[in-house]
Amino acid sequence: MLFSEELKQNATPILSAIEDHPFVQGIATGTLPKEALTFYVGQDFNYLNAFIKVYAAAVEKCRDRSDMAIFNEQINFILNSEIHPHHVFCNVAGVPYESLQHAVQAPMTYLYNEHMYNAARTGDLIDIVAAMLPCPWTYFEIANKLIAEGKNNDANVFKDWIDFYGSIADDTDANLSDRFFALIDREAANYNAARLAVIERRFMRSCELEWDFWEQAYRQQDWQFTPAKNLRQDQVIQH
Ligand SMILES: Cc1ncc(C[n+]2csc(CCO)c2C)c(N)n1
Repeated sequence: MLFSEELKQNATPILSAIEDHPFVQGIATGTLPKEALTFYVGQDFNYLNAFIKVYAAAVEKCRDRSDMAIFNEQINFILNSEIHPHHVFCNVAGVPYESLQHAVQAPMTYLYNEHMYNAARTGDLIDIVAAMLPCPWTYFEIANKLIAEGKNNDANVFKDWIDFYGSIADDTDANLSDRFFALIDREAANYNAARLAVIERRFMRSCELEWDFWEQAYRQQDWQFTPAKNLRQDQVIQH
């Protein structure tokens, strides 16, 4: 079995839990509390800033320009296109996007960002891609399931969000997760079983952190004694 197939197979229960999560179900039905949407966007803006930096770290580990081009392209995609789904949530919530761009990391955002930075700091290219892959993979799976179920109908306020992450919109890179899985299979040939187990755990943890990220926003889970939302903008030191 290809290593990528093993990863997908082992992560299937987590993917199902994500698809069943009340936040994702709220996207399906077009009903989500304003507080969940704004918490998500604030944290996701922070998360995507970290994601861009981890892509930059991946460029540093590339051995050829065709790999570099993938990460370069994705940095552009996040900077210029990934703002659309955030706008969809902000419009539904009735909140200006700019007001959500200075959020300090809530606990799960901190954990997810640090998990990716750890792969960049202590791993090879394959470790970084394993930690990053659940992001495009789970969103692509979520959106295509919702499309298959006809949830991207005109009555759904989240139609554009679903189309963006699914295979419908023109400006999305629908095959990104396939390209990353192929890159992982190519690189996996250079590693022994013990090392592949570490790589697999990075992937599985990021899948789990994807579930945590939805849960955190749905329940607006903050630090208990040092809440992120009480910090002033000029006190924000985390990236
Ligand atoms: C927590 C979280 N996970 C996944 C995505 C979706 N996403 C973010 S970047 C990217 C691919 C860009 O290379 C995709 C699909 C998100 N927005 N937030």
